[in-house]
Amino acid sequence: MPVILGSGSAWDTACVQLGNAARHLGLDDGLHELLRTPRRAITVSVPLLRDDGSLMVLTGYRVQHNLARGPGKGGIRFHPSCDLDEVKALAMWMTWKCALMGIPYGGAKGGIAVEPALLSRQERERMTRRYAAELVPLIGPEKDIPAPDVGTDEQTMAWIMDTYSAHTGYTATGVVTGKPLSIGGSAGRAGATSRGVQLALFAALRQTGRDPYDTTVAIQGFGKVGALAAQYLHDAGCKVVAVSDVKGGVYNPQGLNPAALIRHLAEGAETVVGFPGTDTLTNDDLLELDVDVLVPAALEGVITIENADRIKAKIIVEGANGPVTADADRILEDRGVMVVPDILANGGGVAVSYFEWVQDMQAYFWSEDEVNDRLRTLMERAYGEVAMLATTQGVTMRAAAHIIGVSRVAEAHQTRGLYP
Ligand SMILES: NC(=O)c1ccc[n+]([C@@H]2O[C@H](COP(=O)([O-])OP(=O)(O)OC[C@H]3O[C@@H](n4cnc5c(N)ncnc54)[C@H](O)[C@@H]3O)[C@@H](O)[C@H]2O)c1
Repeated sequence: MPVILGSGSAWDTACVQLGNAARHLGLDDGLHELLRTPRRAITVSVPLLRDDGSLMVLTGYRVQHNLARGPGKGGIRFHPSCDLDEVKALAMWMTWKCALMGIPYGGAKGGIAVEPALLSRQERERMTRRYAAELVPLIGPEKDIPAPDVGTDEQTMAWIMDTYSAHTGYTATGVVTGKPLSIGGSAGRAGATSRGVQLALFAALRQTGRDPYDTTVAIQGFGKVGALAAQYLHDAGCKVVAVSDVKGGVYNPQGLNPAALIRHLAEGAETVVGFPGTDTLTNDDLLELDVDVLVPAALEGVITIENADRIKAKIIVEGANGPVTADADRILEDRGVMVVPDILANGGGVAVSYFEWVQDMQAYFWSEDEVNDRLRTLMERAYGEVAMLATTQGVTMRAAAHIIGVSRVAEAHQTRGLYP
């Protein structure tokens, strides 16, 4: 059979994954096209007054991919390579992820093409508020609920919440999730994605009969997701031998101490590179390390047709969204590498975002134990459904996850019917 090579872009990968699920489900061409097409995609200009008095005009995006099952949900990314196609792909993945996790949301995503590290805190605040103001007609607790993603954090969410509330004239805590606790954030949200990654990884170890205490892990990306995933996995007995950030990685075959690395960064270090007692390695080297489990937790498209043959990990748990391109996926499948897909593995973030929104809407807050228990229930249910379908249908975990997510959204469309 001829191999059809995709472009390797996030959008291309997302469309291939949808196409495979649509084919498996026997969806007709019209419904397939409806599921592929973003419901709304908006580009906004974000003029920013720099601290030196100059004016810079940035470009921002928000895509609501699908709203059939509920309000849009998805992060906001500040990164120089952010563009409309990337945001469309990330929004589509959110649609399937929410459906797979059993959360009553559609999928959305947003971002600004900018390097936030080059802006002062005041500049970041002005940029965020202007971007949020442009989105006011589109977002809201019942319309579309942003959250943090690459390059954004709790403070970013606080500025968006405040800007939105100033425009509407009342405090609307439910307009964003991933907020600080002082303004309606949820206990357990900060570590939720990483905790979900740990739960998915442990489920995969159980499924493949591996002992966590005899498992080595490499993690690409030491940000909100990667750093706490490293810590939780270390605390649970795995040996985290390598982690990296945009500047490079560190390696110690005896195991790293993630808590010490997190402290090192909190005390002002700009990168994990150079941490005492470690060897330096590149991000490319990290991906190809001889470890049991690889957790990509940085950006999409890092495992491609170029390096998929050289991946030595037996299990890949996708902390990041879209780290494996569609072509690389086929190579990994042929080589018997188990991939726990993004829409399952990092679904803990949106699960606890949903819990945060539920708490905000009820103005009644839960304990961290309650949040973590409910997170575990959702993750284990979703993992079980995916593993069961993968086994019974003889498909990959990725295919199974997409089949479940896409079928639930397709069913919502068919049940609602088409207006007018
Ligand atoms: N934050 C969440 O709750 C959440 C939820 C689900 C999925 N995700 C996904 O997880 C991934 C990471 O998100 P995050 O919130 O941790 O972002 P973050 O900005 O907190 O951290 C990103 C990390 O990746 C590193 N990085 C950036 N560019 C890189 C490159 N070219 N090569 C190697 N490393 C690079 C950064 O230095 C940093 O360590 C993204 O794919 C995001 O969409 C995040």
